[in-house]
Amino acid sequence: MTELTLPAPGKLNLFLHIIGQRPDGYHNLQTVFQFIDLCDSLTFNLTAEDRIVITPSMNGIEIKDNLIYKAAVLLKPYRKSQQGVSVSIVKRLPMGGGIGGGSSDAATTLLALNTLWQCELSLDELARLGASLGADIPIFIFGHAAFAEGIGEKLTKVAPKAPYYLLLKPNCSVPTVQIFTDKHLTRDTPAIRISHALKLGGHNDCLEVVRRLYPEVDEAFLWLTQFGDVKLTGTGACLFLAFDLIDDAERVRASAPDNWQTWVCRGCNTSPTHDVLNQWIAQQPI
Ligand SMILES: C[C@@](CO)(OP(=O)(O)O)[C@H](O)COP(=O)(O)OP(=O)(O)OC[C@H]1O[C@@H](n2ccc(N)nc2=O)[C@H](O)[C@@H]1O
Ligand SMILES: Nc1ncnc2c1ncn2[C@@H]1O[C@H](COP(=O)(O)OP(=O)(O)O)[C@@H](O)[C@H]1O
Repeated sequence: MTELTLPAPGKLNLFLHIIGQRPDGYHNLQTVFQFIDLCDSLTFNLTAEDRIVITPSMNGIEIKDNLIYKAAVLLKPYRKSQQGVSVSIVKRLPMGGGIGGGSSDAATTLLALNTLWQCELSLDELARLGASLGADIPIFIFGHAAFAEGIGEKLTKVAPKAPYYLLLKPNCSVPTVQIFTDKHLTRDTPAIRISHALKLGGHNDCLEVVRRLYPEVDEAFLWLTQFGDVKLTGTGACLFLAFDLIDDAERVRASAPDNWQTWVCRGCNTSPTHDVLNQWIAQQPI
């Protein structure tokens, strides 16, 4: 039986500028995406029966709402056979954290099934399919750290410094839509050039709104500020802080109050999904 296990990494928005709003309500962004080596793990097994099965079930998510299921359904018309798939998942990425776990699971599913079902779609075609499920999916299909524009689909490769990060999730989840519909959100940050972004970075326009709506984020932000330049990823709730040395990151982590989930991870400019998939493809008999 054909089995493929792939990681689905989280992402950080090193900064996130909102430069306008489209007539359909979506916001035009400028952001730099970088992956982290904190990953979900997805194992795919093809099945004779034409069904999509996901185990274990995820807290509060019906199978038809699971982005893994939705991604598999999107690819079905391109299959070369009528085989189904069984997906087992080890979930490590917190939900509603702004690190894109659901989007990454969906992108990993598209990449895995494109290979296992021999759909032969290009990365651009997969990214377009993925974008119909979520604005964050194309970056995980692209597979390289990127300066992103539009709603996150216009991607230009970049290679920012890849430090260690202390990642902290306050005791709350932030729905993306709540932040994007807040009337206090700054939506008119002037557009910058990529060279400016790489040299000077930027800020996150969602930070002030998220701190005001979620006192848990505000409290964690103020605590972390004593150790450096704290950033919010996406629309939150996760905060992160960069360190050159892993020991320094671990020291701050060890002093964090127990009610916050914390991780020390490393920034990656290439996606671990693509690294592992390419190795797997290279090992298959011709
Ligand atoms: C803000 C970002 C930055 O990376 O990340 P997260 O904090 O969600 O991880 C993303 O653009 C989020 O992408 P994603 O989480 O896939 O969002 P989607 O499901 O496409 O959209 C959820 C809702 O957010 C709003 N939305 C999303 C993206 C965008 N550029 N403008 C928007 O206004 C829309 O109201 C949409 O209905
Ligand atoms: N496989 C999945 N993993 C995580 N979340 C999922 C998944 N499928 C659907 N979802 C839904 O997507 C929402 C956003 O998830 P996620 O991408 O992890 O957060 P964020 O967009 O804040 O980074 C979750 O709250 C959940 O309801």
